[in-house]
Amino acid sequence: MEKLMIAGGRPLRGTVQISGAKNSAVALLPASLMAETPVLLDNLPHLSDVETLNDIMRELGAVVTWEGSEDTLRIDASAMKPIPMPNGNVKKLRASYYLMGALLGRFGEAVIGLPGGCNFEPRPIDQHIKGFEALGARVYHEGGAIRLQAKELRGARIYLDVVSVGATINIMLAASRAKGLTLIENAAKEPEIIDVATLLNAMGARIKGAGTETIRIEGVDSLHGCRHSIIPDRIQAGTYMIMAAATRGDVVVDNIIPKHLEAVTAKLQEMGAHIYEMDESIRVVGQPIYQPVDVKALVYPGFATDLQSPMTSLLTQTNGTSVLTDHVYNHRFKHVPELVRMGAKIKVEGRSAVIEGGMLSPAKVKAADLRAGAALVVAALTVPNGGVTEITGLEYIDRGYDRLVENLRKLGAEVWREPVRLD
Ligand SMILES: CC(=O)N[C@H]1[C@@H](OP(=O)(O)OP(=O)(O)OC[C@H]2O[C@@H](n3ccc(=O)[nH]c3=O)[C@H](O)[C@@H]2O)O[C@H](CO)[C@@H](O)[C@@H]1O
Ligand SMILES: C=C(OP(=O)(O)O)C(=O)O
Repeated sequence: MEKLMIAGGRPLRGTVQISGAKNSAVALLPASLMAETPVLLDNLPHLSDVETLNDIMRELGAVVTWEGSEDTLRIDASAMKPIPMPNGNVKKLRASYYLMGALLGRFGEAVIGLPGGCNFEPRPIDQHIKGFEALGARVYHEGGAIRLQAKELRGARIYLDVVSVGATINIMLAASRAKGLTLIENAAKEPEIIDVATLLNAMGARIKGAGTETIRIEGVDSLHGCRHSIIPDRIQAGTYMIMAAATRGDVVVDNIIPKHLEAVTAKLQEMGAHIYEMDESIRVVGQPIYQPVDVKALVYPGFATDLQSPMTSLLTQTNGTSVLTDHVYNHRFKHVPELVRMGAKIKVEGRSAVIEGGMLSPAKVKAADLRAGAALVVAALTVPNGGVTEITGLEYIDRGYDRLVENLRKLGAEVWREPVRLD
């Protein structure tokens, strides 16, 4: 086990290249299992969630190999079987729930353990189940697993009670192989949903409207292989933008789609940071003084809940009081007690954090989930005069930040990993 050591106080300067998106990758990998011939995925991020999914796909009988370029994966699921997976690796990540939609669509059956991953609050999957049932599947809860069975999936009109990224994608996967037309209404509009629809369409599916609140899926009899490049990770990109502002640095965040980051750009500008948008990059120039702002985390195109924790750390750097409210996950505040250990003045009131500006000091802190970990990294980078913060719980951070230490070092940060001594 390792911990992350960060000596703070250095403004980040330079260019950072953003990898493919985790939240796309973890859906595209299960989606590729629906193809009867090989799929090539380019721009895959190097993350523990991706490795875990690769192991699961191999356990299911798919042949998964990295190709010439180290970011391209070949998935040959031609000989795959819907082997029951009630336990094991599926419990390690949230997105293992996409195996339900993928296997149900291709084989008409699946047994998948309830997902693991970051549990910052209860994360139900009732809308996924409602969608599978509407398509004609029988759903059984067996201990900690879900068994799905369908003689034949039939298209249906499904109105989601809550706007859910996971349910939208899972229903899209299963419905791609249902007989007839499926309509998903009140669908999530995140860019990752468009990415999954793009892959499925390249595999022969007929999906229209991804990225809007109504998605139309005409089922097809089979899906085939193709080559697809994963969209850039807007959450990683947003985190580096926040780091650049927090350290009063000057960073070009490159290989991104700036439109995906409009909500972050607008908030950083409102605080006083200078932002320059190019075709595939955004330059953030930090300023000595920041205005407090109010932030509401919402579904896309609103400010992403996955960026609210790192944003909390940035808001400790203003000269006043900010209020950050999470409307997607109302209790996603596990980073707050750790930031308070670093001297932050933050109070959680209902689904809001009230953050008073002030200097942070080094401490030994623990990441309780992925973005809570990102919040601690942002905070540690702001600690003045080389004060060293120790962050444990790296297994969470490794779920979502490709080459974090390498990237931060290139930007001039003093950061390294050290073994945790168990004494
Ligand atoms: C792998 C992945 O892509 N993870 C992302 C995905 O998670 P995930 O897809 O799990 O999140 P959802 O969009 O489904 O959740 C949104 C809200 O709907 C609720 N809900 C969801 C499903 C359901 O069946 N019932 C229900 O009540 C959730 O509790 C939450 O309050 O979107 C979240 C919201 O942008 C992000 O934080 C996660 O990083
Ligand atoms: C919560 C997240 O991921 P997951 O849904 O995979 O746990 C995240 O990426 O911030």
